[in-house]
Amino acid sequence: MGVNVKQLAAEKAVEYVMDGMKVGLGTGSTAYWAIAKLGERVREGLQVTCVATSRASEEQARGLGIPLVGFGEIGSLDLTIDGADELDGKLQLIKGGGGALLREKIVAANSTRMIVVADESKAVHTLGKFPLPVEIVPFAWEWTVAELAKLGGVPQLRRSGEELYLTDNGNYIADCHFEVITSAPELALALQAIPGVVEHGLFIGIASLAIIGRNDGTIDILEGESHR
Ligand SMILES: O=C[C@H](O)[C@H](O)[C@H](O)COP(=O)(O)O
Repeated sequence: MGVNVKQLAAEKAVEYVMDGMKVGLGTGSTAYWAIAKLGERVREGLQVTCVATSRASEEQARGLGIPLVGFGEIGSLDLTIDGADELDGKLQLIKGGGGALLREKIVAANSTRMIVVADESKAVHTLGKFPLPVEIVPFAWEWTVAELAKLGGVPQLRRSGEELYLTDNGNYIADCHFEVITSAPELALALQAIPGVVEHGLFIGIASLAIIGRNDGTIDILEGESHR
């Protein structure tokens, strides 16, 4: 049986969780394994208080008996562990493939440390092959999508079967196909300037460490240039 590289990376990240910490729980198939491992440690007596970044992660954590609070009850966190759709050598990330980017960014930006966990397929030289998720309000979405198109990526409104996909916050996602993002900070500024954009999936200067699981069963740990 092959190694589960997502699990490998996620479980390594959980070693950074110490007793008494306030922890942000990410979303997705890699973060899933971090929550599962944290559940094990909680069963063994680890004391933590956690905030979930999606309904799915909240349900998983609740089922494992992990103590959860609303973000407003604590306001800041010691550590967030989350996955990514792409990460580069500066630990700039694309996130939001699972639609949870807004809550993920709020939680990660308010954490002293964010550890990103991923399998080696997510590590890229230049961001952009993975379509950049942008959360937009449903009001006047046609206009917002047209503005997004002016930035050079090809936006496509995300669907869920016949319906438009709705985030946990009741918004739409436009997946913007750039192929190559030459400057993530410049693109981030341009996206933020469009009325109707709630948040975008570029995480810049937020991740402080990346734990990457390799197919041969080894792990790479990269330090980032987090501003915190
Ligand atoms: O919205 C979803 C999140 O940003 C995920 O962390 C990201 O899509 C990576 O997910 P996965 O670990 O399933 O590839």
